[in-house]
Amino acid sequence: MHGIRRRTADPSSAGREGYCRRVTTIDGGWLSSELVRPGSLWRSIEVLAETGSTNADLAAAARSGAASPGSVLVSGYQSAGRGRQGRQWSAPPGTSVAISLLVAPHDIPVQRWSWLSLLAGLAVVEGLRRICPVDARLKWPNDVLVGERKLCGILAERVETPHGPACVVGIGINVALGADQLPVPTATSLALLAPDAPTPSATRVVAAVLGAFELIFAEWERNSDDAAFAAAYVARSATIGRHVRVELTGDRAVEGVAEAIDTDGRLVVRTATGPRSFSAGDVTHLF
Ligand SMILES: O=C(O)CCCC[C@@H]1SC[C@@H]2NC(=O)N[C@@H]21
Repeated sequence: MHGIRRRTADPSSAGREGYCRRVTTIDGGWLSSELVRPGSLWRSIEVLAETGSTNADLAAAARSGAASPGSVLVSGYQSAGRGRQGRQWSAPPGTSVAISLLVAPHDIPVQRWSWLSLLAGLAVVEGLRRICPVDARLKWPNDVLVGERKLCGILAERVETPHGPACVVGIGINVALGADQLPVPTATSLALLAPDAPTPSATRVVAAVLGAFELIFAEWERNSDDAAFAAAYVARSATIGRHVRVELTGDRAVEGVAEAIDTDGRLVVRTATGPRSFSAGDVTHLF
């Protein structure tokens, strides 16, 4: 993967609907013209060669009012990438892509917002399927796996902005990591998964994921039938039907068979004592 470059905007485009504050290019690709257009979800895309954490940066900008919904921040390297449950998310420079999106669903009750991170997982699966030959699936809640190896992690964080609540959805995708660069042995990358195919550029990966997210998010805003999203999720799930262990806070864990995703996006597990629903937790696929 080549480096990420940043250029300043064409001043003649300033002030327009869908104006991209920075004309962004990764690997020579032009994200702005593809994705930031009048009427689209995306209002600005900024690309940083490196940063601490794109989620932290975008959340800070949202809190101060400097970033509005539809803002996207992309980086090729994070020195303090955040993972779920306080973990770190790291990859060597230029081998992965970090994408953070700021969204504030219109007129959607906040209890439905738990779907946002699951929708992001769906968008990654759909987007990647369009550009590379990998069978990506979702490990509940929103890890993207190929086989049992993790290709992408997602961290959604709620943020209070001067205009109300919003959500930063962070997506980290392992693009070009070699076997000796994996942060953990259970990770993988697009390059490792399809060694005989050209590894998609960061530009293609970002464009594919943002394009898929925009479609899925628009459908979800329009359609409050979360059973349909649960069905779409199950169709791409690596978890449903598996024997799982769900780690809860306080060293507690529950085992059983993952049976369903309910309309709140919770995982329903059949345990020895009956069905239980989980809205959070770390899942291990046992067999
Ligand atoms: O699997 C996980 O633990 C979630 C990882 C989320 C990583 C992404 S990379 C873009 C965004 N910025 C961050 O600091 N974290 C998320």
